[in-house]
Amino acid sequence: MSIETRDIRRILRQAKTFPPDMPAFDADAAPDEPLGLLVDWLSAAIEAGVNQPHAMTLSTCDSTGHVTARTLLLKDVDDALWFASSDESPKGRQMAENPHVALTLYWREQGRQIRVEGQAQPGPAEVGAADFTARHPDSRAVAIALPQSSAYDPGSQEPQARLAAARELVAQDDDFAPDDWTAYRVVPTVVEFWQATTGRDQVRLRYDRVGEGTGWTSTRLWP
Ligand SMILES: Cc1cc2nc3c(=O)[nH]c(=O)nc-3n(C[C@H](O)[C@H](O)[C@H](O)COP(=O)(O)O)c2cc1C
Repeated sequence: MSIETRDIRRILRQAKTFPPDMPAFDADAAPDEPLGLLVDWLSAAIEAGVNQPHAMTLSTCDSTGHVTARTLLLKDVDDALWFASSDESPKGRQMAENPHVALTLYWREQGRQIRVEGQAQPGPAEVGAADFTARHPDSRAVAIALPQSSAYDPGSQEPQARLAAARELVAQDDDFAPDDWTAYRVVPTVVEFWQATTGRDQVRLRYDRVGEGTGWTSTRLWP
């Protein structure tokens, strides 16, 4: 190990922090609704050449209160944030039990975070199928053959046989999509923007949806 355990606390305190050239965020000039601003920040991260700018953390909670989080790719933004996964995966089962989720986008290069809360709902089957068939053939074969997050025995021949059959299926039918692959949409009820500054304070702006409608209120928060 390159770091002695006793040194970790000291080394973490000295770890490199945000760069000096972060974008400014004028919360007083922010728009009335958050999704346009979210797309602006996403676009800025893409234009700045951030790696995996569309990676986000999905946090889920099952009916017993057990919370898990993992990274996913943001696939689209309209009135909702979209991502895709298997509805038979642990996260898929958790969202079936409890659709309340949180999404977190973080661009360290720009000192920016966006937090989203809402309910995840399966989108139309054709959107899930289109997402699936746009994936690399090898990724498709793996998703067809091997149940996401299930344990595997490296000595077993069976997964290899299933994988070979799935590769054959994908090669023969470019439009094939398994029923479990699902495009989920999260219509936000809360969206919070967080911008670091060189002055070590942070600008925070939280939007809350008004009732079931399309209106929003916004609130500045202390760092
Ligand atoms: C950068 C990155 C992007 C990922 N994108 C996805 C994705 O779009 N869909 C997906 O199902 N898993 C994706 N994963 C894998 C998930 O993080 C996770 O390991 C997998 O979905 C199983 O999660 P679960 O066991 O909680 O269901 C990604 C992982 C990383 C690190």
